[in-house]
Amino acid sequence: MQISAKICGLSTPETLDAAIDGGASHVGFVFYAPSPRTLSRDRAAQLAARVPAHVQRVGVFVDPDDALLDRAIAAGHLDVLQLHKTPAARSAAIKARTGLPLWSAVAVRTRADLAEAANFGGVADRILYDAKTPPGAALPGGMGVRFDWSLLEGFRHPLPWLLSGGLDPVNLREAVAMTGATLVDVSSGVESAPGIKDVTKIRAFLQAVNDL
Ligand SMILES: O=C(O)c1ccccc1N[C@@H]1O[C@H](COP(=O)(O)O)[C@@H](O)[C@H]1O
Repeated sequence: MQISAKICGLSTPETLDAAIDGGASHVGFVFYAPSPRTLSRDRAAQLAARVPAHVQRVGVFVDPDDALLDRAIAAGHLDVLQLHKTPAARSAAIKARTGLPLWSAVAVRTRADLAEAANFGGVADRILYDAKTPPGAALPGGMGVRFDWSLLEGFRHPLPWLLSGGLDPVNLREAVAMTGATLVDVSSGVESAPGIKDVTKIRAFLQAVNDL
């Protein structure tokens, strides 16, 4: 089975190039001010221009308003919108307005959390299963937190999906074996510090994907 990878939270040309050269199918640009990975419009435009046509640019948002979406889509030439903490009705409005594919994040800690995925039927193009971050955490994602992957074993997915939350070059094989994911997403696991991507770790993660 061919496994694809998204490297998220890229903010420099060097680390973006490492993701592209290593074979990432998707690169993620964060548009959320509290995140250490958030991009200015100028930086987003600079990075977007380096991305070849076979790699998709994913914009990461937390319940964004229309003005932010418009600025980010224009600057980052986004192909996909990844929405965290964005209710299904608002997501539907965003999809109607932008016409772009949506990935809706479902934050998982317990089996009951998986039921939320069904709310995005007819709205999301993919569900992004991510770990629920602790109460009071600064961010709803991008904190290197993983969930119990066995929760996805035997789960009847209502939509296409991808796996994220605490992945890294070492645990990737176990995560894919347990969940059957064919698309994986990493941010913290390829960083040397929050918001600082590491070229060596990006290469190691993508090599691990290729070795599966
Ligand atoms: O990366 C961020 O700063 C971020 C901010 C707000 C929402 C989501 C964010 N990142 C996404 O979180 C998951 C998991 O990341 P990690 O590998 O556990 O660090 C991933 O989909 C990122 O795109």
